[in-house]
Amino acid sequence: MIEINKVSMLYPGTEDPALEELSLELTSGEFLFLVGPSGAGKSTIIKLLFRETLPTSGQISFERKDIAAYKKKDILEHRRKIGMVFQDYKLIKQKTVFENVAFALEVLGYSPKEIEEKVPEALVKVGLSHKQKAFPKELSGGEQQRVGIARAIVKNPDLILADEPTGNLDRDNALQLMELFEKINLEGTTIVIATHAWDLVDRMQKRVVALSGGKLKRDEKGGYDHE
Ligand SMILES: Nc1ncnc2c1ncn2[C@@H]1O[C@H](COP(=O)(O)OP(=O)(O)OP(=O)(O)O)[C@@H](O)[C@H]1O
Repeated sequence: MIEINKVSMLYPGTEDPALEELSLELTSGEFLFLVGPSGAGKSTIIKLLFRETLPTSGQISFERKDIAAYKKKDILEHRRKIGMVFQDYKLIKQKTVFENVAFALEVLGYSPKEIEEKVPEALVKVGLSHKQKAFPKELSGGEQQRVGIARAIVKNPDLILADEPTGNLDRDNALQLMELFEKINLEGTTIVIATHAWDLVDRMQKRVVALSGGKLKRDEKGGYDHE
């Protein structure tokens, strides 16, 4: 599904590369954790995969297409296939739970009829049907992040990219959220999660890609590796 080939990233005005000749392959249906200390390059990989930014050198292919060669419409098409989940949820305060999830479809041009069908389905999957009329401030952190997940899955994406999704949650909520990601993954969606939550990584026993200073340090199924 994704091939990262010798990708380096040097942000303008910085001396050390955020990523250095990084190569990684990701097969459709995988569940992958990106781990490593602060500044290791995890968020940079997420941004590159969303095609929010382009690498300084190297190539990234998505479904065998070089994403640097995309035209504007290809970029939109690419992002349509990806659901993003953020540490701070990024919900719209003035919109209800239903409206927040619906908004993800409105911007993609879905019809009101499709929206009426798909939003309740997504809310059932995250267990929040009963909160559809609530506003974000009336929800707990865990519930808000589940709205974030409903918003990501409502467009039936091929891939979910999550940057520190449990960063603002307590342990129980964080674990529930990981189990929700696991359920979504079992239904076929590929998942990439950048995280510092070593205890959850240990518990989930998925593929772990460990970075350090922009370089690949380890890539194997298992726990966080506390060396
Ligand atoms: N927009 C930017 N401009 C300049 N430097 C940046 C920018 N974004 C990231 N960097 C630098 O690139 C390196 C990698 O950052 P990145 O955010 O990818 O790391 P990370 O592993 O996600 O860290 P964290 O766990 O703290 O979120 C860091 O040295 C960071 O300072």
